[in-house]
Amino acid sequence: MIKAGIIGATGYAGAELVRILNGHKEVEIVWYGSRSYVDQNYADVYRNMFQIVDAKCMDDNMEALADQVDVIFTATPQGFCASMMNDAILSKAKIIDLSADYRIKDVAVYEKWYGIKHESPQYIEEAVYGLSEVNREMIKHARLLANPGCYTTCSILTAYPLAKEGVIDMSTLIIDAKSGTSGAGRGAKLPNLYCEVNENIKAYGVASHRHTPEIEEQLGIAAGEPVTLNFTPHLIPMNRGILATEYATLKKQVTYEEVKAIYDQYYQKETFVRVLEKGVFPETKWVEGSNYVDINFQIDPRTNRIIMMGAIDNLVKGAAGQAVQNMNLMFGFSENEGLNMVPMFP
Ligand SMILES: NC(=O)C1=CN([C@@H]2O[C@H](COP(=O)(O)OP(=O)(O)OC[C@H]3O[C@@H](n4cnc5c(N)ncnc54)[C@H](OP(=O)(O)O)[C@@H]3O)[C@@H](O)[C@H]2O)C=CC1
Ligand SMILES: CC(=O)N[C@@H](CCC(=O)OP(=O)(O)O)C(=O)O
Repeated sequence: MIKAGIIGATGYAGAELVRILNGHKEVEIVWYGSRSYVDQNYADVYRNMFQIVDAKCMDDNMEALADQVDVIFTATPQGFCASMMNDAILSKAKIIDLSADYRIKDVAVYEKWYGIKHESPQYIEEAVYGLSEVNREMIKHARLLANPGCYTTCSILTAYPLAKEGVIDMSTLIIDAKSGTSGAGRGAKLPNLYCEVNENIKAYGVASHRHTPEIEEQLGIAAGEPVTLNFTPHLIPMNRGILATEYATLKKQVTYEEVKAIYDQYYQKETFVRVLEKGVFPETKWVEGSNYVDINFQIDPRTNRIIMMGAIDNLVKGAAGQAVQNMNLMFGFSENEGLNMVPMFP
């Protein structure tokens, strides 16, 4: 049994960590970190945890927390984890950061896209990018884990096998993605009010969304060449879920069976990646509440393009679920421990 602390346990990603870790055989949560609810009952913040979590919210003192736990999850805004990190913390506990602080290797790129100064760039090199299916071996030995973003997890896993195998022309890749509003967190923001979101679909971050360089970096590593792409996110009126639709020109003529064989080569043995049957395309409802990524593709011979699609639950595989999957790898637990939630429907 290990001890875990969550800083940002009162946010949407943190609350999902609490929900998942409550069903984990090997973990006891000993610290429910918060900024606004210190000393209040956690179950008063999230009533779904009534009679399940009997603990008060603690503060966000990462130094003190590191003395008490084996693993710290930081489900906090960009910049928090980087501002707290030091050698002492890293020597005492493993860190799984759900923010973007250690995802991007070039600090200048991080500072440009996030508009903040990175306060501990000396740890970026050591951090392991926690896309579980891709970096499994490195994750096992990590002490500082950069958990990927929600759009990025969905976008990268959907295109990864074809980028890696050189099937698509990476300079033509366009990613069009839609997310439910929980992706924006629990904090009150005008664009996320009910009247602004309900019965409405809107693009945002057009040609400027901060997940763009993260996707470019990771697909660039896969393709073995620099990648520049268009990524356009949309906010849609639902709580959870991301659907990414990705378009790219094929480098050579390929059949459905050849492409399917490539996806199977990468994902057939993966517990959480489901490549769907021919002609069946991912829907967010079929993964909701679970750690699954559903993927499929369609070749369009008329345009010589391939259309790839992926769906995840942004709070699970896009955040807390993948963070727990990575924790399982880092501590040598069974990779799916605590993550056997069946998708909910409707
Ligand atoms: N929502 C999602 O789908 C995903 C989120 N992420 C990332 O996870 C992190 C958390 O996101 P999310 O849960 O959505 O955000 P929320 O706004 O819902 O929660 C933020 C959490 O951080 C705490 N907090 C706020 N400001 C500070 C601060 N200055 N210092 C310390 N703690 C602070 C809040 O405490 P309190 O409520 O007590 O004030 C709250 O617990 C972010 O980095 C986000 O980018 C990553 C992937 C997906
Ligand atoms: C709907 C919505 O607002 N989504 C968030 C993505 C949240 C996320 O993945 O956070 P990271 O910044 O840690 O990657 C956004 O577009 O900023």
